[in-house]
Amino acid sequence: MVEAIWTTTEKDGRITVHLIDQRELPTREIDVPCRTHKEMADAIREMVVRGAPAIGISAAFGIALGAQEDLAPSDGLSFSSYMEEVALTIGQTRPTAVNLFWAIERMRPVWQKIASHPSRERTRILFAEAQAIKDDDIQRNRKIGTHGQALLPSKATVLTHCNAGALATGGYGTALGVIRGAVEAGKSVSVFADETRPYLQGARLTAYELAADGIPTTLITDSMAAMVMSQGRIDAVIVGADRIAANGDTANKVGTYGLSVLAREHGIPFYVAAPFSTIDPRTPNGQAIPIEERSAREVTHAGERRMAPEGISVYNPAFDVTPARNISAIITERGVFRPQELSDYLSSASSQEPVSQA
Ligand SMILES: CSC[C@@H](O)[C@@H](O)C(=O)COP(=O)(O)O
Repeated sequence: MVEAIWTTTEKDGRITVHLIDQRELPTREIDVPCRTHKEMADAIREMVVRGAPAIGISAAFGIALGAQEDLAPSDGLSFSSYMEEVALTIGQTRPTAVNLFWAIERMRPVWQKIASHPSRERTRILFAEAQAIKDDDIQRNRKIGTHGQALLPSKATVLTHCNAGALATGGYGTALGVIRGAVEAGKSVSVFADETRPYLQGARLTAYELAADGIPTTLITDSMAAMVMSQGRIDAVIVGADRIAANGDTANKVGTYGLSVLAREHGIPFYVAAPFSTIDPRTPNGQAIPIEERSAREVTHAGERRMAPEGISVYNPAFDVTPARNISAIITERGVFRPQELSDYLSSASSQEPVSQA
């Protein structure tokens, strides 16, 4: 299975974090090496790496890179303030996926605790923590796959949007993890993948991943989803999430909200698959989720080719919010929750995950 993020150790003992350039897939598999936290911040902002859990993992590795840099001060006090600057740079890359802030929040007590350790030791510990976040994400996704597959019949056609697969996570995927879990459980699953305008994560990444796995996949443009639903060809819609608010409202790739309305109209279950690192109990509802707006060029151009007249005004929100009432269930590593059940669970003390705010 394709990997989005991995590390290598150089001869001098320094660690390089590698990203597969997701802007170039599926035609070219290009390795983007990151050696500084600024390189990692740029890679997140420019969407070399994307997908909420993968952004969080990259942020954690970016922090470890910051500690490894020659600029890192040797005394404990200055190290802590330097690391806050590193975290600020990384935290200003993409605003919607809460996993970014969750990962920074998880790394912070680690760098604070080891501030007075020798530099090599600090670097080693912070890279180990980032790697643990990645490994943990894969375990969470496998559990999401196990819980989620039970919701699907033995023969199912699933519609998915964007890419919530191995490329968007540490590995295995969330929405695609459910599909993979169903296939591993012996179910016969086929997929309709929305192309996902304007960035085409569905056409470029989901189609690439599922084809590599040999899972039968049909690519459609986003505007065809209503048609295939009306034809009775879809058993379930499964999507990932960038941030799930305390009331269950969910931000995900723009177009997800529309799919949820269509699914309700056609009586099709609409599932969100996400780890608890994507759930943000500090954001009360969808209206409070910061929505990233991206450049007009993503809409006006297809690659290098201009598709719209010069000077046209463009609105390009990268995400939209699906209200909790349109979500049949949220599939997590801790089990399957209806939105209200998740909301109740979040109010209980046992649910706590370290989540920070944008
Ligand atoms: C498991 S990934 C879930 C979401 O992050 C995914 O569906 C999505 O919206 C990704 O958006 P992107 O802009 O590609 O980072």
